[in-house]
Amino acid sequence: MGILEKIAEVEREIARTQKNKATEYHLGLLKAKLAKYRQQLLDPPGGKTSAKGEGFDVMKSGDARVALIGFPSVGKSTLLSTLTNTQSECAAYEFTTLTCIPGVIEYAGAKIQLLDLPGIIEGAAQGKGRGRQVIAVARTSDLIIIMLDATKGSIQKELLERELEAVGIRLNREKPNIYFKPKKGGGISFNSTVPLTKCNEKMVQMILHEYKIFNCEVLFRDDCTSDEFVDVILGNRAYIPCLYVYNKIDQISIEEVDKLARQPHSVVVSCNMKLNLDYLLESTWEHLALLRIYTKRRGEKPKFDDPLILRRGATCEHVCHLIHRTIAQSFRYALVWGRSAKYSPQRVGIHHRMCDEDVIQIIKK
Ligand SMILES: Nc1nc2c(ncn2[C@@H]2O[C@H](COP(=O)(O)OP(=O)(O)OP(=O)(O)O)[C@@H](O)[C@H]2O)c(=O)[nH]1
Ligand SMILES: [K+]
Ligand SMILES: [Mg+2]
Repeated sequence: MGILEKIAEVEREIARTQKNKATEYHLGLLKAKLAKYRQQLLDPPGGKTSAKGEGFDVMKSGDARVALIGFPSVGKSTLLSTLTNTQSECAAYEFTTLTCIPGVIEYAGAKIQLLDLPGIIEGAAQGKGRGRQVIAVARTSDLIIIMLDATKGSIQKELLERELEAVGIRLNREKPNIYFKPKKGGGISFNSTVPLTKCNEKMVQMILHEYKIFNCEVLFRDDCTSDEFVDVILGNRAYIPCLYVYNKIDQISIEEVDKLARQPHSVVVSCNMKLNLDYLLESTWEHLALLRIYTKRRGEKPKFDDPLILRRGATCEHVCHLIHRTIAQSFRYALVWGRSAKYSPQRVGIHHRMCDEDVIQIIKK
């Protein structure tokens, strides 16, 4: 029997047991058992845990995935239970949530998968608690919501950023614009298209030496730092947008709320009092940067109530693939109305980049 099943069984037995003088001892024992299992789940014996972990292998579904990351008891489960039809257990004690609980937000015609996760603590990157599993889920997400307790200042934010940074997650940052190509021979060729103020050729040579790379091509297309160059060499970095959500603003002064709300990528809410949740949804949508594309058939109105949902940067080709696997092969041209079009409509090729709320009619061969 897995540890989650054991926990569920004990919880069921506690629920079944009537509370009175005679059962006091029995209940106490059950609760102790529960605490032990929870502890085992958080800190497995031997300190080794697989990256995935029991209860974390939730299927991706919908148009985008958002992960809720935060310290214990900041209100992650309260948020999931408020915004979606899924109920995730909420309670005043820490580590109430032990696995990954998915819910669905429907917004602007898109289905967004929201994942409630166990609280993480300092040292999560080294495998403390269920940190490693939580971080593995965060890596697979299109947006990370870092949920913070508004009453606790900025300390939680800094610690969490450090934990995510330590495992190669880069929040709200673009992939560094550096071309890097390892080669079989020919030494190191270094070039840049802009003046470099934060890094130089010598530094690059030293870094490459450290990584035992002796043959490669490097081209800085931006004024990047040496850290960014290392990120490019390692290659396994995840560049993920992030929204900081300060919860429990019902507990702080209006001046403090105002200060938090003015920080970049930040939203202030109260899940319990349902304050500002509409704006949270709006900001989530903006940070996901999804595109709504309305298809239309010749002589008919666009399907405004049933958009295709695509990622920023999507082209006509992506639209084709979303409609049907084979359409791209028979694509002749498309007519596009909207912000990506110069005229209404513009006749475009398959590599045309789409904008949010464009209308498209595909003409086949
Ligand atoms: N004052 C206040 N309390 C809140 C708010 N939202 C949630 N809480 C309380 O915070 C406590 C923790 O809520 P949870 O949703 O269980 O927190 P969590 O982040 O999921 O916690 P773990 O699963 O243990 O990591 C509960 O007692 C909630 O009632 C809020 O907006 N204001
Ligand atoms: K809790
Ligand atoms: Mg929870």
